[in-house]
Amino acid sequence: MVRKSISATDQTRLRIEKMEADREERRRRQEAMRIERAAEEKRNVAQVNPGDVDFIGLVRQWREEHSGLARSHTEGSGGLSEDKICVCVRKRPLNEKERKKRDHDAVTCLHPTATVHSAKLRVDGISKYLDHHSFRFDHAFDEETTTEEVYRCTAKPLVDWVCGGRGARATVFAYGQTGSGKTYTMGRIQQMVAADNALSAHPIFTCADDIFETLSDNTLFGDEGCSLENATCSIAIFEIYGGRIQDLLNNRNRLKVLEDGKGEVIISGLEEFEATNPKQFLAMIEKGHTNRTTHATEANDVSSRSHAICQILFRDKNNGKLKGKLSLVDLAGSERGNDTKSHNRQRRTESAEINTSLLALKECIRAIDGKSQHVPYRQSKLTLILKDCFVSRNAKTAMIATLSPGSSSSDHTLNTLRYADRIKENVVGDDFGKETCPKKSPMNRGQTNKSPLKNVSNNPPPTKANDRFDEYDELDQILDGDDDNDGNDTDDEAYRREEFSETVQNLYEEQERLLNLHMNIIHENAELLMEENKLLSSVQGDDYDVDEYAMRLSEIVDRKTEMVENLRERLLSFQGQLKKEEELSKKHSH
Ligand SMILES: Nc1ncnc2c1ncn2[C@@H]1O[C@H](COP(=O)(O)OP(=O)(O)OP(=O)(O)O)[C@@H](O)[C@H]1O
Repeated sequence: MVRKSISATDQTRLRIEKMEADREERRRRQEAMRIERAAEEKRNVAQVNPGDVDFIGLVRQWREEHSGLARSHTEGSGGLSEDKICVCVRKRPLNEKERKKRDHDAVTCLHPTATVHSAKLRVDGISKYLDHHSFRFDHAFDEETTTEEVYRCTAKPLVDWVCGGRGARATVFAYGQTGSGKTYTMGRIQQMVAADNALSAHPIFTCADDIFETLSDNTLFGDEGCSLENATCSIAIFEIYGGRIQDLLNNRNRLKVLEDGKGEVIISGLEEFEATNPKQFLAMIEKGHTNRTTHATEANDVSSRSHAICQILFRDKNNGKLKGKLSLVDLAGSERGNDTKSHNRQRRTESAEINTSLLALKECIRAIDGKSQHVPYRQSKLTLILKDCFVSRNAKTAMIATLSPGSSSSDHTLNTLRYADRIKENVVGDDFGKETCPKKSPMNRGQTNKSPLKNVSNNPPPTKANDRFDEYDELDQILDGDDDNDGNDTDDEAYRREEFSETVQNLYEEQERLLNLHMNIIHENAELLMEENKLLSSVQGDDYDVDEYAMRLSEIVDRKTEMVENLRERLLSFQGQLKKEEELSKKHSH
């Protein structure tokens, strides 16, 4: 057979035809992908998750691959019955604001693991991939978990513990970013009353019912335990805000925290109100939450700027001795510690204080294991008030870290997870969480997994680990106010931060002294004014002693001069402190 040779012209023509066919095929594939993407986007919107369709797809694929790892909350549930501390996370659903911003859901809770999926772009600016950061806790509650379930695993064992009497103490903390659901989980009644059906699902409500149910059964804990026959149940609610402690059930009266000679912490002036049934209990809680200091932020219309502490105290009916105490602590938004460079002094100082207290809280909870010689509870008012929760052998603690699911909150969510992770890593005993933290789990504590699940462009997947979170101790920087996140926190900067925090504490103390003095002077002045009035009336009568009048008036004028001088001196000292804070904050921002 004669092979017909193909001419150079034909070869070129064939190559062109092949290229055209390939191009056509590529176009066809791209068009099919575009249509599929649009349809997927439509489906995502229908499922109220309208963010970046590629990232949503990557997250979905990851979930499908890992869904088998989720366990039931009844398996290895926390360990609060035997252990001193239980650390959990709770993710809330995406909300309307996040959907409007086209934020996608970037957090997965597969009990006991919580994972943040950070959306990344390769240097080519087209290829998308995810970094997965996984952490294991005693419980990881997803957005579908009911509040009853959260309550059952966290606060319920503590209610039983304190009702057991013998001076038992327990504390439940809600920690997390503004708008992540702390108050929802811990008891913001003012929001809950608006949604009737939510009332029964709220932990505080469950807690109220539960407490009285528990108390009404006097067979539960024997003679030493609390029952309605031998114990009273009273409530005190206060907040720590801007260096002040304010009684939320008593006209926001200012309170003082003192440590007596025996090391007992006393909140002087705090009113306790007795409740004899759940209704009274709830009415007080509602009042306390209505009085709390809040303001609107982008993430939350009613963001809490304070740490709110609700104490439920069980006292012996005969002698008033404390049989048990449960503290429910709704902490201020953790990211608020980032505002130390704000132009607004109030924001700045508020931020420095939140910072100091959250760092102190972390250190104190880490010291709960009892092996630590030093519990730094004096570092902040919050930790001083909660001293017995850290130092008492008879105390248990639950921490619920709340998570916003939106991808735009990923950095804050990671900080929250790292904070919670740090708390647990030190305090668990050898046996703790054996069930919940299997050693061979494919997702180990705090693990970062950078493998791309799907490369949505056709570029090769990234191979180089570039996750800056692994490279430095981000948490402390964020909490300490290093909001540029560059990871280069120098000793100098740490020193400056400490200096700023100290200045703010001094400012608050100076302010406290000035306000106290001012208040005392107003009271004394009012009394002197009444006396002057009487003196003047008597000197205008028929029978008067001018010498006595002049002598007393001279004493009054001297006293008033002394008071004004004292006040001026205090005021100057306070103004000096204000100046110092201002100068320091300017130095920091340069
Ligand atoms: N698990 C949840 N399920 C449904 N909605 C939730 C959940 N958690 C929080 N939310 C809603 O999210 C919003 C913010 O919650 P919340 O006020 O509790 O946040 P927060 O963390 O206390 O914020 P802040 O620190 O600013 O006070 C509220 O509207 C709340 O109802």
